[in-house]
Amino acid sequence: MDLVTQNQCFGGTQSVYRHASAVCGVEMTFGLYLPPQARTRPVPLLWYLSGLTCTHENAMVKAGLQRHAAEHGLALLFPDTSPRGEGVADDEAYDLGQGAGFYVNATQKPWAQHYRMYDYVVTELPALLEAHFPLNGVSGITGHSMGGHGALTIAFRNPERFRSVSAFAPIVNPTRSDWGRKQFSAYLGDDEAHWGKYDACLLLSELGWRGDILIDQGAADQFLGQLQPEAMARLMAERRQPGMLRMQAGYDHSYYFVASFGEDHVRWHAERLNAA
Ligand SMILES: N[C@@H](CCC(=O)N[C@@H](CS)C(=O)NCC(=O)O)C(=O)O
Repeated sequence: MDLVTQNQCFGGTQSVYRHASAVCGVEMTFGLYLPPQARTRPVPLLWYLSGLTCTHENAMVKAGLQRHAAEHGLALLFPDTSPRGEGVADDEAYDLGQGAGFYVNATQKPWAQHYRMYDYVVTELPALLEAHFPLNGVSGITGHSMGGHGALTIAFRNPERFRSVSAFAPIVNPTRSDWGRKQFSAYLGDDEAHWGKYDACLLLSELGWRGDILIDQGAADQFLGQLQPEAMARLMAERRQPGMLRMQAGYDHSYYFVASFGEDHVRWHAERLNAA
């Protein structure tokens, strides 16, 4: 693993690392923030999965989460959103291919060779992080948009790995959305029977979630038609699922929205991850 950059930040360190990923078959880059508390003890980790067109860098530089993580003693992880490179399949559309991995394991050509973001996040990265950094093995997960979809689906399927889950403007029902149907058809094939394990609403119906859920959604989000928060709201009400889905008046889909509610999310995860 190579250290690419390292900067002091709110008394901790914001680093960027590059490593050879066996799962994705290419070099992958991630950002890791270690709070000041990590100098004296292992700390919990909050994963942040980013949305369409993002690299590891967008949230790291725009969401302003480090200040809150330093206050609460949480590490932050910012993975990339897809494999990248010249030898990696891509598409000219912004919502397919590089920058748009959708946190699935692709099964279809030409994607299957490298697009294995589900296994990368669930299996490969946790092992790498636990081996190299002062983390105490307790993790929560959040994300924005496509990354909110990743956070919800990965948490629901891996409750033993993630104790807490939240999301900013997540795609909650991708099997019924233009942000989902196109990509699942490309990555997973046209048989929709293989899509459900990557759909937060279908997974919550099937598996439930033992904790509570925090979702913030801008009421002026330009992508509400694709995000469909009403599907998750209906389901949470039907299932009497503990949690909060907050429609935030006036906020759009941008990182100004994420930054505005980042403090709430970090505190919310810290309360659950720091609990004995
Ligand atoms: N660029 C796309 C939208 C992509 C987009 O809004 N991406 C969000 C996540 S879904 C994002 O975080 N973009 C990067 C940024 O704002 O830094 C479009 O023109 O329709």
